[in-house]
Amino acid sequence: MRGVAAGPPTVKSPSGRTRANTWSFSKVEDTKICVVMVGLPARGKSYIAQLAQRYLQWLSIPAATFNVGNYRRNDAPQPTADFFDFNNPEGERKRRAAAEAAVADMLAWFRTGGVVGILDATNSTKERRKWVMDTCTAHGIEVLFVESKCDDEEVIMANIRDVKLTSPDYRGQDPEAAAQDFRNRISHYEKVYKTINADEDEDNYTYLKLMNVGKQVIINRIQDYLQSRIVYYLMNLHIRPRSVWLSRHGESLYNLSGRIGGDMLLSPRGELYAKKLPELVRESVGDDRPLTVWTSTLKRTIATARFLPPHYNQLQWKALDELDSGVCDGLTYQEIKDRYPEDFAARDEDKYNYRYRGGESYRDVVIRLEPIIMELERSEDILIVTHQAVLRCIYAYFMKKDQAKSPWMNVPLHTLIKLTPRAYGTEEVRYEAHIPAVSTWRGKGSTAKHENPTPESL
Ligand SMILES: O=P(O)(O)OC[C@H]1O[C@@](CO)(OP(=O)(O)O)[C@@H](O)[C@@H]1O
Repeated sequence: MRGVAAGPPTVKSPSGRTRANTWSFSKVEDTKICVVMVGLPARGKSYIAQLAQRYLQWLSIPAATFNVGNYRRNDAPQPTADFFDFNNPEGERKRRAAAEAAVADMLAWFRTGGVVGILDATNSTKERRKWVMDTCTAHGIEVLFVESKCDDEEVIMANIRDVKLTSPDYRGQDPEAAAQDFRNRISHYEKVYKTINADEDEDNYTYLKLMNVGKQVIINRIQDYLQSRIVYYLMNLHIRPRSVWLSRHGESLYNLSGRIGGDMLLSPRGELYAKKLPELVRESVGDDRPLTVWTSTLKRTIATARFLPPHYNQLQWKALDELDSGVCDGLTYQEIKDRYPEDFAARDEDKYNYRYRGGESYRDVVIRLEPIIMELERSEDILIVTHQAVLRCIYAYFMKKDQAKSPWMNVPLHTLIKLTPRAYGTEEVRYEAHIPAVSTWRGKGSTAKHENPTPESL
């Protein structure tokens, strides 16, 4: 089955060299939001916080997480469960001090230009939430509570096993004893935990409640654009196991001649890759897992995906088209340097922000990829066949790559990349087709048609 997905409008610059605009969050610098995580231990709060931070940073929105547990560990590195008994005054005092230290650091960070601060803690009582609310409000910071509720025993047990037993709180301890202690800790929290309650005095709070991540959501009093973007992103998350496969198209005729852009077909070696791709995919995905394939609307990606099994759904996205190189489309890097020497230098100076005359910057590409990321988060197994610049941007999202460095990353042709999101980061496996192809990587200042990537670009 094939179709064309509606994409967002392509961002075009007026003629002439311009820096990319900071995007649709034009008033983002004026907004300060504290995202306050709420929920019992082992409900995926840190996972959600980490994803929200990654998403925002990918969009160049200054975001940071303040994990109260890390502050508490300074004072109580490996406490047993009774530390978390709410009748233990010493534990209460230290936990309160840790929360105060985290909030103080967060406020200081907001003063240096921070936009979204994520307070990662249980914030399980109304008193604690009121204190955070009052403190933030007094500093002109909006508060968005994000409560994660989960009654799926399997998910809770997996969280206890995978996350908590690798936590510094239990380092070096017997895993069984650690799991038992952690369960005892959870029961202490259960005694005082109050869900955010709209019927009572928390009705005026802005909040998002997530039930079993992705199954059910409740939203209350979302106030502005940035809040709604965060909420929309979090609503689309799920925790079902899945992977994302990424591949560039097979070597194209322009790749061979060192020309950029265009809409060329594959070279003979590119054709070989297209024929080999189903086998690589089968090796990595297996035979019976359903897979959806996304390509760009350009010939070279469609040709690369055309031998994949017909029962895979295939969808073409305009948003996956290669970075638009405007007036430089179809030129070699040497021709660009000869015709537009200032542009050539400016691009090397700031490759992420440089926008081709009449074309796009990497920053522009990230903006148009946002719906793709949103759809990826909602989906299960997806294979994306796309282009060098687009793949760099998607890879940067999953692997948390620094945006300034990502445009210089080497993404070899004829290689399938498998990314699997895990609780604390994304796992990567690469499958090489062993079909030779030219290198399209280019170092700063170089006009070589084909250059070997340096070790730092890998
Ligand atoms: O940002 P740089 O490093 O120039 O790379 C992007 C370029 O990659 C290329 C190959 O050199 O993409 P593609 O994979 O679609 O062939 C060019 O078409 C595109 O302009």
